[in-house]
Amino acid sequence: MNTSIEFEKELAAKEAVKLLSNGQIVGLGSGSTAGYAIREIGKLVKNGLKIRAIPTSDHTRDLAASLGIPLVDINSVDAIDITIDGADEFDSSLNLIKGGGGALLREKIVASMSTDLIIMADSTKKVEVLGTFKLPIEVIPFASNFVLKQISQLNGTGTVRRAGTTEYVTDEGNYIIDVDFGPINDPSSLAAELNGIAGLVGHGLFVQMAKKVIMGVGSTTRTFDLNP
Ligand SMILES: O=C(CO)[C@H](O)[C@H](O)COP(=O)(O)O
Repeated sequence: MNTSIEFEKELAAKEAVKLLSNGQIVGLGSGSTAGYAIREIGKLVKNGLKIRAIPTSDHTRDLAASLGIPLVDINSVDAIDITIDGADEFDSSLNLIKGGGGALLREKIVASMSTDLIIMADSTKKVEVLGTFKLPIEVIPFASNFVLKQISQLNGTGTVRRAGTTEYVTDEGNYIIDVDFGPINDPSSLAAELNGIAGLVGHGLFVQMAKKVIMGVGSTTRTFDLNP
């Protein structure tokens, strides 16, 4: 574990959690940076913060529950006030690649329901052009070979993610294909192409969804706002 990167994640998480207020419905992201935020929220809840949270993965649900953070069923709410989540890459337009931890489908649903999506990142996540990190794509197992072929027609090279000797399976029972598209110069067009593939249920391109990225850098944080 790189301790300075971990410190940047923790700094970004602590800064993001300052945006929460009483009465909000809060989406809780997944991954190590989100973990720092969830532990911080746990402390605030113990000290009286009144929120209800919607987790984006089983792991996040278990962590939040263990810390006494009140949870609410996503299907019982019409909207989410704020979601705080991590990312694998972000560019200067705040487009993201997410899904390194495999939670991209629920993360995108929660983000889509959120008034504000706040991303927390360490300084390694900022890129000029998305695409060094392979784009995670979630597919129903029945369609995995078909989707691999469709992706190759978009000049992507995909590999089904493994967990030891078998395929990695998401919380929704699907597979992940990690795709190398090279530099993604037009995330919006690629997202539209991917959205049209049958059997592909989600992808990690989050185009113009984040309102803010809070990045830890060294011993401080830097905030990037959408259309500042
Ligand atoms: O999208 C995600 C999980 O699906 C994570 O937010 C992303 O992978 C970043 O993870 P970390 O905070 O551990 O660097």
